[in-house]
Amino acid sequence: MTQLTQEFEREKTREAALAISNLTFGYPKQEEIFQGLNLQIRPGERVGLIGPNGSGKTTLFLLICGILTPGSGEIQLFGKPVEMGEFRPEIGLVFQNPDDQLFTTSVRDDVAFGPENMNLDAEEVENRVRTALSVTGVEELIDRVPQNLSGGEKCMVAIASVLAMQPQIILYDEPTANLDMRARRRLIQFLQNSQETYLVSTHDLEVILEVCDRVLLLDEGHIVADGNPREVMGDKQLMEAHGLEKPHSLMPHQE
Ligand SMILES: Nc1ncnc2c1ncn2[C@@H]1O[C@H](COP(=O)(O)OP(=O)(O)OP(=O)(O)O)[C@@H](O)[C@H]1O
Repeated sequence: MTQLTQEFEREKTREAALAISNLTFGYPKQEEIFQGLNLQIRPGERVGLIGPNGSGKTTLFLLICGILTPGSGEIQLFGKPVEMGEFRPEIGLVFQNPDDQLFTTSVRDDVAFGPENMNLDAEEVENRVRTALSVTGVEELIDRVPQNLSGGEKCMVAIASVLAMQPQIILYDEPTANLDMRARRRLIQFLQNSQETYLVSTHDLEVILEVCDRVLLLDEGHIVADGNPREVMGDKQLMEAHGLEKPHSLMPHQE
């Protein structure tokens, strides 16, 4: 690499919302999942993450958030390295199962938890709780017990609890799993109007077509395709080679 190319690469990493270089990771006593993964996401990008079961999507999210530590390599958020266990309010993770995110006895307390940990004053915390619940369309649930909510309601409250920290980048892990058609449609509309940079990991490929401008296909820890969702997911051979199906809406009779 020439000096100029190196400087160009460094500049790109500094400007990226997320920059992953040479990432390796394996769970203890298991084969490595990632063996030198590289990825950059620019501010404002809406990226889908697809791949067969066990391809490493959730693991990648946990690494990006500093919940797991890489074997080697580096992950940077907005030019600053991620350190394991460090609280980084600029990133939010919406867990696949909302029950992992909601653990207090009121929706208000769950949504307030993040902002309170950012040492904001009470008025600002209340403002953030109200705004996050309003953006996700579930303001009326503020005094409810999270455990008694429906799956769709829990999902939106879990998203609100992340939005209350006003992250600049959000990772959504299987956000439409367990949602009925109406709740799924509401989530799609929410994502379409959302202002943050985001990554959505999902097996619901139609969602990617509706809410993402870029898609990554992950298999056995490698990004095997990276590009426009219609082009990548419209490639039947590529999709089938990695245990996936071309989405119905991209079938010839649907176009
Ligand atoms: N805590 C853990 N300890 C050991 N192995 C794990 C752990 N979590 C995940 N794995 C393994 O790591 C691999 C990647 O799992 P991961 O959950 O990241 O995949 P995924 O792409 O999110 O899968 P899915 O689409 O099924 O949700 C799998 O082989 C899985 O069995």
